Amino acid sequence: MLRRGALALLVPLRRRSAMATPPDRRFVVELASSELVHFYLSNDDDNNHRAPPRCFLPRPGRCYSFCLPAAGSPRERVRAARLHRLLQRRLSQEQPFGAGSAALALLSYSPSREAALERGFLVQDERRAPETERSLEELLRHLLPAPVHLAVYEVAEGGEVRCALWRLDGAAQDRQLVRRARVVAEEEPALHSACAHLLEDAVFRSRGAARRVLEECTSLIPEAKAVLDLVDQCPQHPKKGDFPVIVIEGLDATGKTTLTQAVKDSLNAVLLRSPPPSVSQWRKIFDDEPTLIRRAFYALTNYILASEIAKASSKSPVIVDRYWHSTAAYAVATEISGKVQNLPPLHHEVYHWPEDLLKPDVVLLLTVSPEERIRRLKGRGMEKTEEETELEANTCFRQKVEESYRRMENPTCQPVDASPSREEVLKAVLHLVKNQCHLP
Ligand SMILES: Nc1ncnc2c1ncn2[C@@H]1O[C@H](COP(=O)(O)OP(=O)(O)O)[C@@H](O)[C@H]1O
Ligand SMILES: Nc1ccn([C@@H]2O[C@H](COP(=O)(O)OP(=O)(O)O)[C@@H](O)[C@H]2O)c(=O)n1
Repeated sequence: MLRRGALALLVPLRRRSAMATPPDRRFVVELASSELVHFYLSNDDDNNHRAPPRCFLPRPGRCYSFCLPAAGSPRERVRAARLHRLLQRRLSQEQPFGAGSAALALLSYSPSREAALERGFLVQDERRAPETERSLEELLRHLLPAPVHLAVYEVAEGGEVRCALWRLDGAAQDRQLVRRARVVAEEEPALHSACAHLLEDAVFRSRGAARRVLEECTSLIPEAKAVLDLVDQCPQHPKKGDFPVIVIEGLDATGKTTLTQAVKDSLNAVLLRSPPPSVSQWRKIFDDEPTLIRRAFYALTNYILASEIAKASSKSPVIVDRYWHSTAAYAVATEISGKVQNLPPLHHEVYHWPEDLLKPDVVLLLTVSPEERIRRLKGRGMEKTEEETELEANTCFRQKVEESYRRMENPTCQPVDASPSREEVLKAVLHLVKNQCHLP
């Protein structure tokens, strides 16, 4: 079973080299508590006395880890992301390792240089069953390009964590020991290891950047072509009309639908939503894809929405249910594991509005307490998306989305307390809008 927060481990997989993990490779795994554990593999002859990492291995269990090769070009990144997704599914849905085993995603990074981030998995086997290792090897030989590096971890006498790094070649059963190492704790880097890669992998800050990702998907996902066709019909730099454009943001069930409808009626405005109806038929398909593809889709839908905003705002005020800030905030929160403290710092580029996207006049962020939000979610009784179920289950994730919204700049998201009655929230919002926009 693949579950957030299980214990398990990883080792990087290098495509061409038979060499061991470079000494500056570091690993980070997220535990059930949302704590991140950082560690590295220390050569046996290193004379350091660092402690083993916390909560690493169940006793008398065993852990395994592996990584996918790092990808460079958009084409390689699309393929690697889909392969990662496939592995994730196989590890979670098919439960190849039986009861007592669990897996979770793990990152491998280098603190000293801008080496590519490698994504992998940690698999924990509480039972130390020989079938676990056999099934895992089979899966890796089948799905990953050879040679694959597989790390096997055990607790040695005295509480040390030992790792044996194996190289699996193409042929079945062919496996060579690359090295043995001690597993030691590493300090947390100042910036989360995924921060440096957010702009390539999840937060696309131009139409071109998102477009390049979907272009590489057209042979794999036919709907990607349909989305690109729609985007290409939109002007490159649509101009906002003279009427105000007001965006409402917030977590699911904070009252966006209710409020935007009421503002529409009060101001005689046009109500638009992101993603717009012209693409929402493909949403389920892209929601099922890995982050890279899913976020590129949502990024592009904002450009389609922008051309609708441009047209509508020449005739009347426009109220918009979600826009760019949702795309960026959810992308950052999903990519950055662990707690809210791990988010990219204030003023990081991920919080900047894309230069080529039509800007609204005002962006309001609806906030309600977690308890009230869950009450509203239950009251609505609608089926929740996988992401929203995760939000509910994972307070950290919810905090990361909301804090990312709060860090957005130019335009900022102005928080509005949406806990009072519908009428009071509407009144507060109309007051803000009238103060900040010229209404005819
Ligand atoms: N100010 C409010 N007070 C109480 N309930 C509200 C308020 N605003 C919205 N709701 C209710 O909360 C639920 C979620 O609201 P909705 O507008 O659908 O949120 P969103 O569009 O942000 O997901 C709905 O059942 C709605 O009737
Ligand atoms: N502009 C947008 C709109 C939605 N989204 C994604 O869509 C999800 C929320 O959409 P939704 O339709 O469930 O939102 P509600 O309006 O129902 O609250 C978020 O989890 C985001 O992943 C986005 O990335 N960018």
